[in-house]
Amino acid sequence: MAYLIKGVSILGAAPADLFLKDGVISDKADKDAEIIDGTGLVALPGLVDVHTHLREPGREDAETVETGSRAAALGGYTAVCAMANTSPVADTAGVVEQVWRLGREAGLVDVQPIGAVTVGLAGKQMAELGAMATSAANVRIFSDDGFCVADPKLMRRALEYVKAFDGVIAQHAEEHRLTEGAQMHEGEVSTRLGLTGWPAVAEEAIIARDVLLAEHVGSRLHVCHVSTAGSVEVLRQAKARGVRVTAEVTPHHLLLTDELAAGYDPVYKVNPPLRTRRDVDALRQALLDGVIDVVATDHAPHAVQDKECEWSHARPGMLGLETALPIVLSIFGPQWELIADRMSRAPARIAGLAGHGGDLTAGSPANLTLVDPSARRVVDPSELASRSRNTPYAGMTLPGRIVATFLRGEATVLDGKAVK
Ligand SMILES: NC(=O)N[C@@H](CC(=O)O)C(=O)O
Repeated sequence: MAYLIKGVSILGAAPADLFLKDGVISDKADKDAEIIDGTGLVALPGLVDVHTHLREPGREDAETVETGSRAAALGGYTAVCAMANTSPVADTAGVVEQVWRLGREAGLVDVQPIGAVTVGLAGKQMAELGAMATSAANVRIFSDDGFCVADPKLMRRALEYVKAFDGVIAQHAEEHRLTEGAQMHEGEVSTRLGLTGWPAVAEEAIIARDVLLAEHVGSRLHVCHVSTAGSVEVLRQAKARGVRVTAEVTPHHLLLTDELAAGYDPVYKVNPPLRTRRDVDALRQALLDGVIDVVATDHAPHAVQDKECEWSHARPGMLGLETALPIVLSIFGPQWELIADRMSRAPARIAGLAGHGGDLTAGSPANLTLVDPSARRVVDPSELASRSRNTPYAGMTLPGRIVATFLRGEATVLDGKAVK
């Protein structure tokens, strides 16, 4: 299939025609090309998410590789990295290959499995990292996300191990001894509500330890869902020293605060918890500065019974894929170079996904998305492609409609609708 996208603005530049043919951006039009009116639209390299929960295998009632892939494509993504906290856990070559194969079958985005660091995410014994790396799934990111790799010796060994194939350990930074029974951010609001708090230092202490370990070993560390101003300072110092550390922030930590817990609506329960306005401001600045490298969704679908219940019993996590770009646009405005870097190029680099995060010049793979920045949309949970409904943005009016997404030149989304 060939496309001619007429009069589209590439990353905010003056309108031009964009040709897609045989899976790549072409420098000339194909006479049989399907024409898309690009007036008023902005073309971005396809977004890449380094942190997505697809729930398959095990919790297909909350999401499947296919429904999550569709949500991703509708959100402008062409690649997502699927977290390992499935059931069974993605801690063997067999499970990561299964997820990878399901992603290929769905064919809506590239699904790149993340492998667990430890067997069963139990934090005791290192998983078969090498077998996962050399499997068909070609795993490069390893994470126990949902749990912290708490044992420093195990963390050190894992960092050493992945160095051989330029892998990266993505850490869920949470000192569990400091978060036992925690329900929300520890601060003024938790005191008022009488809920057990998750202190900022529980995140910051692990990041501080891990950047020192990564420095010692000379290996790559990636920090998942950074949520505090103090974490930003630890990362800033580590980066200034040349430590090989990258970090992500979620759209919800860039927008929402712990005040939202006051209504006890579990849709706002998430791990790490929503923090304070001061933290939100520091995270925004860190993303602008590049101290935080990427926006990652931490798309965490949960079934109704796991979310629509008492706060203390609800699972932590929020949907993210279909709203990430609109949220980022609502905060930062049309800073297309920033958005392309933090949501496509940098995540593609971290995940080692060649072919994604490109520059939309002739010859490069046609992985891209078209956005209408002037359109606004009210978030309606019933319209989401995700199998779950736990979006914290229901009823909010957000800018930026994703009009089309192309994976290797094939449309996965057209006119704002999934093609399959
Ligand atoms: N981020 C979340 O709130 N939830 C994650 C795992 C986790 O990090 O707790 C999930 O898998 O649901």
